Amino acid sequence: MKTLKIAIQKSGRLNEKSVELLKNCGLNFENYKSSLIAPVSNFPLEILFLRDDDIPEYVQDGIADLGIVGENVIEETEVQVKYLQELGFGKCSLKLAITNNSEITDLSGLNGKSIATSYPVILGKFLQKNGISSDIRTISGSVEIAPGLGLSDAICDIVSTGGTLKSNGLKPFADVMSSQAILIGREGIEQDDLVQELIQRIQSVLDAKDKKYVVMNAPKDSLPGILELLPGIKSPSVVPLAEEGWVAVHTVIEERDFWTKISQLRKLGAQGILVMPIEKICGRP
Ligand SMILES: Nc1ncnc2c1ncn2[C@@H]1O[C@H](COP(=O)(O)OP(=O)(O)OP(=O)(O)O)[C@@H](O)[C@H]1O
Ligand SMILES: O=P(O)(O)OC[C@H]1O[C@H](OP(=O)(O)OP(=O)(O)O)[C@H](O)[C@@H]1O
Ligand SMILES: [Mg+2]
Repeated sequence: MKTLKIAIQKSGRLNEKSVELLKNCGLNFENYKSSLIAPVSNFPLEILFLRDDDIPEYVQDGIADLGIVGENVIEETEVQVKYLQELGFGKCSLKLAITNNSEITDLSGLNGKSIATSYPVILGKFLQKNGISSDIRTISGSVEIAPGLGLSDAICDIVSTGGTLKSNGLKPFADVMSSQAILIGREGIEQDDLVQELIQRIQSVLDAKDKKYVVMNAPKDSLPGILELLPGIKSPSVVPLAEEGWVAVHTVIEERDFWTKISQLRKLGAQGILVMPIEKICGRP
């Protein structure tokens, strides 16, 4: 039987969440990074631990069948790979930023100025699209210190909380792209049965994220109001209780709706409301 290979980041921002996702898919493997390759004992899969910059090309060239990497890195490497699934972590933006005291007020102010970045391809395309001609200075890291050192007038780098910009006396100025971790595959690999199974497992973990299983007892009379509040995945299950005139309602709600819905349910007479985490939701309609 053939064995698939998936490349994930060896260490850094995406490593922990990538490992967690694969483990939540029921895959058993040792996270022993020193060997850089870990066999999965209960699925025909090997995990390769790589620098994130190398992952898109490894996948394009078929050295790995699949990879988990930031959209920013995929776009920068300009590879031909298939986007199989957005993974919802590693969310960040690529932004242009200028010093707090900069005289630049709009994009055209970047004409003739220098911009330091680790993303020359993405930035180059963005500037061209906007008809701006700047001097792109490519550096491999610590981009935020470039203006302070007199290396550039502006920067283009990854921003999440904005803390790094702030502590280097910079302010965001324009959005270049937003990014998150993506499951990519080499062209055509999505037809493979094992890949389809893995994608389904990943989707069932992602679908369960941010959702709760809720069970409550309620007077039968308040059911119409309760059902209106709780659409559920298809519709809630309603089970009669031994006590006449009462039912148990089972359903799934979004974590973000939790507190508002619970207080409304209580007003409708719901009691003994149990809220439980969900590990996986399988069988997308
Ligand atoms: N502050 C952040 N918040 C959220 N996601 C981020 C943040 N910084 C980076 N990312 C995402 O995580 C990816 C990996 O970031 P990291 O800083 O670990 O990269 P790296 O230093 O290039 O790692 P490597 O050693 O693998 O080359 C980035 O390409 C981006 O998609
Ligand atoms: O907006 P913030 O929340 O401050 O995040 C942005 C910073 O995060 C990333 O660096 P990271 O901390 O991963 O270090 P690295 O550049 O050395 O990889 C990125 O390169 C920014 O510098
Ligand atoms: Mg890197």
